[in-house]
Amino acid sequence: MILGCIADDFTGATDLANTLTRRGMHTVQTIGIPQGAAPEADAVVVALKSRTVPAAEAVAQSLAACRWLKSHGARQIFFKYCSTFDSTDAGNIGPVADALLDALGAGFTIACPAFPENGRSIYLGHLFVGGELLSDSPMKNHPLTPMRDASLVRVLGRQTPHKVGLVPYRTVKQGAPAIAEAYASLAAQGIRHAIVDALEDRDLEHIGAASSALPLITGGSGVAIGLPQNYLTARLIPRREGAAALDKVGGPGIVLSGSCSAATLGQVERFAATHPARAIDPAALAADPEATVRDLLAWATAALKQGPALIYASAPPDKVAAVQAQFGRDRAGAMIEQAIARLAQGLAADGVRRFVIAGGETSGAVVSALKVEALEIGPQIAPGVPACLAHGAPRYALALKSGNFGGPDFFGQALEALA
Ligand SMILES: Nc1ncnc2c1ncn2[C@@H]1O[C@H](COP(=O)(O)OP(=O)(O)O)[C@@H](O)[C@H]1O
Ligand SMILES: O=C(O)[C@@H](O)C(=O)COP(=O)(O)O
Repeated sequence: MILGCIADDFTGATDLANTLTRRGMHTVQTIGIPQGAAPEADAVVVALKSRTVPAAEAVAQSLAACRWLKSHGARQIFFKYCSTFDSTDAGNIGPVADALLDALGAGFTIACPAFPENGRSIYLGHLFVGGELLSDSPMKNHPLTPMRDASLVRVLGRQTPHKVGLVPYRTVKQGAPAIAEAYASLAAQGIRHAIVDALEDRDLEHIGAASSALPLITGGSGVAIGLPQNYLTARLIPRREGAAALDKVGGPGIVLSGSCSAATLGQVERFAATHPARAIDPAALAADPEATVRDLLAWATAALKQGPALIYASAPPDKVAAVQAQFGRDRAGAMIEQAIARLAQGLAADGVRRFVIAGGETSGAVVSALKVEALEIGPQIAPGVPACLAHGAPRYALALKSGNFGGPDFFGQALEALA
């Protein structure tokens, strides 16, 4: 292993693994720290569910993953978080990045969540989603991590006691040597984290080249596009093709959605117009979780005899706010995640092997419940979302979709890609 990655959620992990695979690194995603032998791969992405847990827990899990990756040969560590910088003032991006820097004996890193292909760009430290500032985008209403400040220098500044600086676009556009010089100059001023502007993939390639000597890189999957070339140039990895086709998995396919992101809401509406679909009622779930899950399972078992089906908790911001007011934000989120995870277990026991899961936290709950240990990364279904095949038995085919990724027909496309 050359590159060791720590991802703060499961969809984010497959997003990063997809980028590295497409750029010619053989990449395996593990669900948590592997218990057995390390996978044979150029890059290993350890998927954690640490984005919204208390900061101290996120730090402990990330440090354990870092120790494991280093002890299995990783020369560089990549901390992957969301391209919309999903976090709260309590963390977890700042605390985890600080702890990883300390563990690696390093004093400087970058923070670059840009992902131009999916509309995330950074200019003068401000994160844009499509044509809007992050704080004006639908991310302002995220159920767990509402993002209401687009200045990443400020947002990260609230999560770390250390100085946060900026590598502005006028430097980035000059290319790798100028960017590397900016890193050195910021580090000499005692700045520990630098937000790096990026508008397009070419910028990310320059940033990747400038970051070859950093022990720790932090960001979205976009900033990883420039890294494989560093390892190729240093002859640390062989030249490889992108993703190979995965073994096909037959049988019924289900979509389970716990994401309330704008893209998912459109995908739910589109799929439900032409397929059997059933909403999860949070009030019924709170009143009697056993009976609610049982009813949903019975419905799904019948529906799947006719073809693919959808079960979703996804709801627009006003409905999510009402549910949170009644049950509390974290309790509502956990209750719905657990229900979807138990549905997945029940469906798997009934022979379902193809799962399309919408939502990062939701994917974490489902993949853990299915006791998946590692994922092979296949061809891309939509930018940031690859087809995946679980190692071991049973061989589940999975698409783990970040809330904001995929076009309106994503669910149908994903079921087909996994079939
Ligand atoms: N109707 C709802 N009301 C309140 N919370 C919900 C509802 N539906 C889903 N959730 C919760 O919202 C969170 C969505 O997060 P996640 O799965 O990461 O999606 P995304 O990828 O869009 O961020 C989960 O914790 C989920 O359980
Ligand atoms: O970087 C991204 O946007 C994604 O890879 C990601 O982290 C997904 O998070 P969710 O939107 O919570 O699925």
